[in-house]
Parts: sequence; structure tokens; C-alpha cells
Amino acid sequence: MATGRAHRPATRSRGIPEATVARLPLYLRALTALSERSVPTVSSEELAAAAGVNSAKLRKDFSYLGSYGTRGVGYDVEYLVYQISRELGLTQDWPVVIVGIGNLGAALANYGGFASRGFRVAALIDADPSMAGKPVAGIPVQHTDELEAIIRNDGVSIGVIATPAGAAQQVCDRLVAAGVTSILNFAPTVLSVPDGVDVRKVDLSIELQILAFHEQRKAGEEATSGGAAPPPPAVRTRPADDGPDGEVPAVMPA
Ligand SMILES: NC(=O)c1ccc[n+]([C@@H]2O[C@H](COP(=O)([O-])OP(=O)(O)OC[C@H]3O[C@@H](n4cnc5c(N)ncnc54)[C@H](O)[C@@H]3O)[C@@H](O)[C@H]2O)c1
Repeated sequence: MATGRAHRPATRSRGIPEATVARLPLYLRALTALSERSVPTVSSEELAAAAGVNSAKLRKDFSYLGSYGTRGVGYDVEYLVYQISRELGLTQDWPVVIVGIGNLGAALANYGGFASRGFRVAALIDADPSMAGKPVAGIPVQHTDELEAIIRNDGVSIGVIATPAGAAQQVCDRLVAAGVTSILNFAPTVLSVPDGVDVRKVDLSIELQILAFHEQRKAGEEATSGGAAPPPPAVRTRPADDGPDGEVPAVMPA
């Protein structure tokens, strides 16, 4: 095992703050890049910069994992990759179904990043009978009539909804009734789910609206400064722990 780490025994049951959980994928992405370059250790400052997170926050986050690094050496890259992957549940295979195989569903099915992160696309499901059997990303599309059987047979716990908004709640209800307990919703609608079911919502148009707000504010600042001086850097005021550092997550709780 590589040197250069000091860690407490993992206490898997402790509560890790949601904001820390939201930053773990950012650390993992940065660490994976280091691992691919065979970098053995990394300082908290280097890793924080690579992940776009404040280094004090990173150290605090890692303390929840029981990982403290070694003074003068830093963190063991491979061990942290393992530790964060384990914490996120990525050391096991997660079969995922995608429902609604139109433009977006097909693009998601073709995205190679899921498999490399432990998410196996178990099935593609669509209500359009003419799509049944047609391969998308090498997987034949199955009709919604088979949704319940697919979920039970494959032990699927994560469902991705990429249907039109009007169909999303009904699809969600069927997924949940069949045993799905986590939903990633791309449809622009708010889903109701029973306790114990987690929903994350992705809405790129909301992200664009937030950027539009900042663009408008920057333009206003430029106008009031008469264009003579460059505008001051935008200061984002937000609670310290409401999401990954320095960015509003594109995936948000429903
Ligand atoms: N979150 C985002 O950032 C984002 C970006 C783009 C699109 N979207 C949303 O994603 C959804 C899909 O967009 P698209 O461009 O792929 O649409 P699309 O019309 O190309 O595809 C929708 C697919 O859903 C299928 N469908 C309809 N009802 C269904 C049902 N009850 N069960 C299963 N499948 C059903 C249709 O047959 C079709 O194949 C829309 O709600 C859209 O608004 C979200």
C-alpha cells in the first residue's frame, strides 16, 4: 500500500453533510485525473485548486471521511480515490434505467461516463411502440409495458426520467411502485415521491437563467461605472455550505 496517509478507521454510519457529499464527486474527478497521471500524493492546496474548492473546506470535508493526510506529504491519491468511491457507493455496480429515449435519453444512453463511474445502463424504456427493439447505444429499447419486470429482474434502484414533462409524474409513480428509490429527473416538472425516495433534478435552462442574471448585473455595473473602469469582481454571497464550492450545482435536489 502506498505511503503518505494518516487516517482514522472509517465510520460508515456517521452523518456527512449534504454539502460535503455534493463536493465529493468534484474531488473524485480531480483525483481520478491525478491517478491517471500516476501522481502518488497531492497536497490539500493542489487538490482544492484542481477541484475548484477552498482548501480549508476540503480538509474539513476529508475529516468526515476520516482522512487527514500527512503533513509535508499530503494525501495518498489512490487511497482517497478508493475512500471517496466507497463513500459515494461507487465500488458497487448500479444498474440504471433511462425512461424516454428521445433526443436527451439517447444522448444520455450514449454517454460513456456513466459506465466508467460504476453506473450500468440496464435498460432503455420508451412508450413509443415503434421504438421497441431498436438499438440505441447498442441496447435495444424496451416498451414501457415491461418497465416493472425490468426493474424487478435487474434489481434497478436508480431511474432517469427523460420524458416530456406531462408524462414524468406517471413514469415516476411506476418506477417507485416497482422498487426504484432514486430518480434523476430531466423533465421540467416537480415530482412528488413518497418518503425514502430521493429525487435530483437537472435543469440546464435554470442554469442559463442564473447566468443571464449575472450577465445582466455585470452589464448594469459596467453602465454605472460609465465604462471608464473595469467592473469589480462579482461577489457571490451565499451560505458557506449550500453546495459545491464556488458553483451552483447543475444537479439539484428536487
Ligand atoms: N434538464 C435539462 O437540462 C433538459 C435538457 C433538454 C431536455 N430536457 C427535457 O427532457 C425531456 C426529453 O426531451 P427530448 O428533447 O429528449 O424529448 P423527445 O420528444 O425527443 O423525447 C421524449 C421521449 O419520451 C418518450 N415518452 C413519452 N411519454 C412517455 C412515457 N409515458 N413513458 C416513456 N417514454 C415516454 C417519447 O416517446 C420520446 O421518445 C423533456 O421533458 C425536456 O423538456 C431537459
